Amino acid sequence: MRQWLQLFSRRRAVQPALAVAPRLAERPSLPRAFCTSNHLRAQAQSHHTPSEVEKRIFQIPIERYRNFCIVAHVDHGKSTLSDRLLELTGTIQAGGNKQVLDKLDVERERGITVKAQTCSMIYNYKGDDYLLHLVDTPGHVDFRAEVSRSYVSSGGALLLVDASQGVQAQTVANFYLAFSQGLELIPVLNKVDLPHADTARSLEQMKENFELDPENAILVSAKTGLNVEAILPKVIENIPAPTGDPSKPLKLFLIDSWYSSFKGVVLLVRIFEGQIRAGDHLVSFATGRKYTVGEVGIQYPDQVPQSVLRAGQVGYVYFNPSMRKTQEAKLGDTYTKVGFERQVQPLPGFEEPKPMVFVAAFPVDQGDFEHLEDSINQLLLNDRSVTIQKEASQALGAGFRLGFLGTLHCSVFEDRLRQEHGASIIITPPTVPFQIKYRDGREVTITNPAEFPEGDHTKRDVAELREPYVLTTLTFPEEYLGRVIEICESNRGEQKSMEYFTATQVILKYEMPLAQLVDDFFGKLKSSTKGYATLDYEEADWRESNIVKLTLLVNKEPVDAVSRVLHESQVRHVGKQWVEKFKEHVDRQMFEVVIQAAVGRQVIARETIKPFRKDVLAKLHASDVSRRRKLLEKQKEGRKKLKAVGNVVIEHSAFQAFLAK
Ligand SMILES: Nc1nc2c(ncn2[C@@H]2O[C@H](COP(=O)(O)OP(=O)(O)OP(=O)(O)O)[C@@H](O)[C@H]2O)c(=O)[nH]1
Repeated sequence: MRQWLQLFSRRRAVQPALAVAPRLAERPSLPRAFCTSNHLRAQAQSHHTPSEVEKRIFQIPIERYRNFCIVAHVDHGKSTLSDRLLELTGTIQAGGNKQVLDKLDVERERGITVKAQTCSMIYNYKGDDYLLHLVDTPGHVDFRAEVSRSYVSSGGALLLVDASQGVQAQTVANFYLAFSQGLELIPVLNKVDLPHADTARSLEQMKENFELDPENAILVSAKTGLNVEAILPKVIENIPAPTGDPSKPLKLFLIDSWYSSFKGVVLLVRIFEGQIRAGDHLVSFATGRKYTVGEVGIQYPDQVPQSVLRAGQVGYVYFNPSMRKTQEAKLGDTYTKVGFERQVQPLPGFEEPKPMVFVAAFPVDQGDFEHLEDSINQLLLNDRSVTIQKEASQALGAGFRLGFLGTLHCSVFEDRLRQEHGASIIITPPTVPFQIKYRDGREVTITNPAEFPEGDHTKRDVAELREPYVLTTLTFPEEYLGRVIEICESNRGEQKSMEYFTATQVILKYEMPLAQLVDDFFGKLKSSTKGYATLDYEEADWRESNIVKLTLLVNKEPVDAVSRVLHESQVRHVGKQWVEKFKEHVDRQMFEVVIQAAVGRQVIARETIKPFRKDVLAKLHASDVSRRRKLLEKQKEGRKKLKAVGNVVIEHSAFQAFLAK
């Protein structure tokens, strides 16, 4: 699973639009936090009492605040190192690998960070207390928006590299992102306890790739705690403090929000100027709505209430009465106190990333529609990057079309839906958006095959069809080179460059359609490299393409939930696969069933299911009343699970099996 996830990383060019930070010293520190009501409780508890924490924080001037994050490739040890730092500062009690900041079930199970997490710490250095603010960011680039927001928010970062793996694709990608935002970087080499750790080579790579002096690198084992104490003094000495004036009118920036069933929407905020207390009246620049502050506090790692949050600090805010809808909390919004609107200049917000991978989800039993809707809405409260639209399929009934930032994002959401809500759902394979340029000048982006222009007349109106391309970066051992090139070429890839990272590690860059990438490209790559390849990608552009809509027909009736927009070159292969696979899952009927795959009126592939006669009741003796009744009831129950496509009755499970990967 871990290898699979490693392959499943993705890079998207999501640029934060927060163009504040004219100088590094003035850079806003905007870490992100995330909690769900049920998973909020971190396992470990702080050593310090809340009043002790508040008293100490109150004494710390802004010059002794430090906001930083950890930049690393997937699995290089960010969450483990965060645990050690929290222990070292007495924020949590020592002992075991807790992954305190990985709060979601899916994060703990998969061992990946999905949401950026934040925690304040108090660290005594040379007799003075410092208020540190750490963000553990996700390594997977599907969650790139989280990462960039964390980077924008910090004054510096630990550049963490696993000494047994060296610099990897994500280290490079995340380094450039952090570097471009002017973060002060502190090189840290982790996992030096591993017998196959190659410290010298990793340091050399850090120098070659990032021009970071090996002399400055800190060699640690986050797992055993070896030398971790050397990190925080460097953070204090090298990372600049945030700036801000507590006596100015309040300028509060909304970094993140999540939903608590007890207190409504919780806001994670960074105070740029001024200070905030319970009872203050705030106004949002984005919505104009007014709120009264109910409580303010810090994440330590649980919420610890404070009487005041001051300029330079990052903390949480609840309103009273509470904010009920997460949509009201617009990430990147600025708030000030009522009456000061004219004196405060709002900060530029964040650019929201656009979804690029879409699936449709239907409840197995239509009676569960409302439950599925509730489940999805519950998850959306804490992940607003997912888009949702109602969808109706003739075969599968009412459902939803969901949009995600990437395939991992999609698969994580699906897992969370199943884990947290036990929903039994049918999910269609992922698709990507397509652009249609009409002759009359209209340009439309479609995310649902049902919107694809059909019929010769409509097609005559179309001037151009376009699909999204991505630039992929593949890193793998040299011995798999031939096989990897073969896979890329057969997925309509165009080679852009090939270089050797080390004597045996190849870095290959290919441009390819995103549609190919979401079509189990990772799976194919993984199986042909014994799981050794890593893959990263970023959006390239939209290109003109010969795309068509392939439809599955059952006795001439289209099965809408199965139709797909794809490149002409794939039509025969996919069409043949479809009819063969669908045939396997459809029971015989009283009449002949013809299954076809077609593009418009052109049939690409065909299979036939011979008729079958079975009259169960006829075989029973007339006096066998109770068995007869039982059979009729069973049939009635069974009918609930049936779907009709034209006159053909199909078991729900047939769709499930057909649409399963
Ligand atoms: N031997 C050894 N293992 C480590 C060390 N640090 C972390 N690990 C292990 O490496 C694996 C990944 O660690 P995480 O802390 O989850 O990595 P991460 O970078 O947070 O992962 P993502 O959040 O998914 O990007 C876990 O199994 C850790 O126990 C170390 O110093 N030595």
